Amino acid sequence: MSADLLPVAIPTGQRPAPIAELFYSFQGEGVSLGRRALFVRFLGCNLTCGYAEVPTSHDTPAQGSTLCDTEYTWNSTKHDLSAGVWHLTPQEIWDELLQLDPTTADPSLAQVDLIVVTGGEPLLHKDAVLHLAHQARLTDRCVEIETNATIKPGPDLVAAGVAFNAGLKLASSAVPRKKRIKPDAIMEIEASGRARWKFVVSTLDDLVEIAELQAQFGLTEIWLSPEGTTPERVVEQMRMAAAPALEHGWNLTTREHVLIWGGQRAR
Ligand SMILES: Nc1nc2[nH]cc(C(=O)O)c2c(=O)[nH]1
Ligand code: SF4
Ligand SMILES: [Mg+2]
Repeated sequence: MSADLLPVAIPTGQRPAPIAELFYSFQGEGVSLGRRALFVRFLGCNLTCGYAEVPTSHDTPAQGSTLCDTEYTWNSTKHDLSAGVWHLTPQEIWDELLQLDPTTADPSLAQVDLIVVTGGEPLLHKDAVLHLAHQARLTDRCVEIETNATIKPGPDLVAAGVAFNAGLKLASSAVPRKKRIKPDAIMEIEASGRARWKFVVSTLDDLVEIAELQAQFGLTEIWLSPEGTTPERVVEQMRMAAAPALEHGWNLTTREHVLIWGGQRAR
């Protein structure tokens, strides 16, 4: 075999990862609400919010009141996961993100200084996330990882200075507790000192469970996030959650992108 036919070894950190969406918007939830951000949405999730198990057909009924709002990243019974997906190396993801930052075309504009990494579950693609975290740091940008907090991020990612918008799932997701509550991952994320625990609330029972999890794991910073993919539903859930949030010492975010654009994708 001549040298130019030898298979090229791809360095572990540069394996392509499946990307569902790259977009430029406002961070719609949590501590950075309203800040302009560049978003990366990875394909794939290790949970099945709304269902107790992986659905077996497109009409498998949901069993939980908190349904995943991005089923197109993992539910192959309802969506063609290969449609519109890109397989990009971590460096290619970074290059595409920079193209979305308007300062690239017009340096007189302020740089977008926040990268939001989401999914699916982005920590299933740790090498890619770590590369983005390093590139972000080199360019003075912050990174927020929207994770379900079931996978340990590992020391490299913690040392890279990222923040975790850690969305622990509750019984209302229908996912069995032993799949959605992973004590080792929760403790590692809390110990990073950059965890914001974000709970999607759809019922008053959710609030009881949040208080129990807070006490069990010593969660320091809690955010309630209203369940809903319409502005009306988001406002209704915020009204339900507001008084209990103030009473328990919890923060309450809205979902700004839903208020502006409803349930549209890549917003
Ligand atoms: N604008 C906007 N903000 C977001 N914050 C977290 C998001 C997510 O889907 O994880 C999200 C999203 O999908 N859009
Ligand atoms: S963890 Fe997030 S992406 Fe995964 S199923 Fe639940 S809501 Fe959907
Ligand atoms: Mg979302």
